[in-house]
Amino acid sequence: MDIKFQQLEAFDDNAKLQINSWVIKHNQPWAVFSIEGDIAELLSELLSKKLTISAGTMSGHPGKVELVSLTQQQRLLEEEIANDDSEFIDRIDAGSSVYALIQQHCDDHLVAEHLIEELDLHNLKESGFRVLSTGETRRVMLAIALAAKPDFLVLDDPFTGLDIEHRKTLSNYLHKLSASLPMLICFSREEDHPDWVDNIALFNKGELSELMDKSSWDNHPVIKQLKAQSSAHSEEMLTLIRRHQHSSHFENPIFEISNGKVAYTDKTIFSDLNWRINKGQHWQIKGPNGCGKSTLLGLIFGDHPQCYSNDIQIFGKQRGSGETIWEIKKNIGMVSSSLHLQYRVSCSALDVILSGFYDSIGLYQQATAAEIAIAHEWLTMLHMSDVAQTSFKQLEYGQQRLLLVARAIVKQPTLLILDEPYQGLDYLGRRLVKNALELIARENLSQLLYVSHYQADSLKSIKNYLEFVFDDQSQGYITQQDQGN
Ligand SMILES: Nc1ncnc2c1ncn2[C@@H]1O[C@H](COP(=O)(O)OP(=O)(O)OP(=O)(O)O)[C@@H](O)[C@H]1O
Repeated sequence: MDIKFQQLEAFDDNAKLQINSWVIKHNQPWAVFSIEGDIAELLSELLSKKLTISAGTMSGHPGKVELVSLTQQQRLLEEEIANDDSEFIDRIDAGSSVYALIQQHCDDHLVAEHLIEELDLHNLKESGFRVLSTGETRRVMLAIALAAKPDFLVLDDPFTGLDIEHRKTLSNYLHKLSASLPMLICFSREEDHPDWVDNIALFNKGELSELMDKSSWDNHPVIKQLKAQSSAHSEEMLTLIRRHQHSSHFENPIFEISNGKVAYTDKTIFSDLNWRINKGQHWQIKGPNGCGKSTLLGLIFGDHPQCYSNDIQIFGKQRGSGETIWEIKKNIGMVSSSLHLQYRVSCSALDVILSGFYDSIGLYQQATAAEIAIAHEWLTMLHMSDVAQTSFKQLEYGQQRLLLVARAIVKQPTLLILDEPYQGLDYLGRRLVKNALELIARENLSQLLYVSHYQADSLKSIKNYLEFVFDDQSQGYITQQDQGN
């Protein structure tokens, strides 16, 4: 049955949605772009009749609506952490197994097996949800949503975090599914938008501004405007960074790992890793989902348990030679999904940025007047001054991520570690951060260690690549290096 919106205005406690006129036909998937603001959750709530309608109408019955989003993913991970049984089982609790989670939503064994095959989860069936990599987690979230046999699917950036191969196979799978399952797919990247979705709805701050087909969208002036707008903002960001620059000096190497290896009881992730980062070098780390990119960054940052069983030198010190974790962390700024997950405190947006000066999760020290002034400048630049005192937990996932990027950059660390930094950012936010990173790298304001699965995210100033490739002999990953400078 078609769903029709006419002159609709709907709201919840935090946001408002306005749709003048829109018809969603049963077998017609839609791509949804939002220039500013998260739209997927709002649309899903509207379709599930959870928003208050203050004007206009919505006709038709979407039935059971399932949403797959980074916010949902964060919620499930938080639930899994809340159920942590480490104290009782005397080992780290990896959380519910992938298979158990899918089964919880599905009484049909065959459907569960089918989803596991289609979403390439076979080798992860028994893995605990909490230890999965980002891309693995995203595929499991989709499997859980489909296991519930929805009548309508809302997907928020379903390809983000997936490697190139998995993006392709997921696109084919969704294409097949779209013949029988109505779906709205929200994108923050034009390059993710597959050819088989020909209908586009463009939103801005919760208001539907235009409906069009793919060819009109490809030449739409909004894309050009956004690019120009974000470049101007990034210049502002760089001026701010330059103004508060300070420098710390280290001899080579900044970081070195010899014969690096990470293994768990059931598998080796990578081995034979010999890698050195010299002063002034920026690196991009590449490889498929689950190859160990975040694990390696965890070894550098010092929060991976196997960082002491590896031969690591960092900032001139041998790891394990009596240095404190704080001595290391004060020279590193980090953005990653695991940090985002750890940031579960309810401090204000302003305090999140300030916490970057103290490397803390939440703020427990009195910040100086100068630090507070810098943090306010960041909020202004991110257009978030009006939420300065809002609790981090109440903000949209994308706004949270922008704050974490600012938190990492604010103290101008020697090493800036960016593990898929754009996840959850809207179009404008992503371009803003990308341009700023490009400028930081070009001017050597920090050394970048950068992970992204998208070719379009490549930074011109990064000339060094560490790539993980699967090795049949060890049944784990080894690395190749391509050094431009
Ligand atoms: N405690 C653990 N026990 C078993 N396997 C684990 C554990 N912790 C992590 N893993 C596995 O280690 C692998 C590497 O994870 P990592 O997050 O480093 O991958 P990644 O390269 O960053 O992937 P992605 O591109 O999806 O972000 C994953 O397959 C993950 O399931």
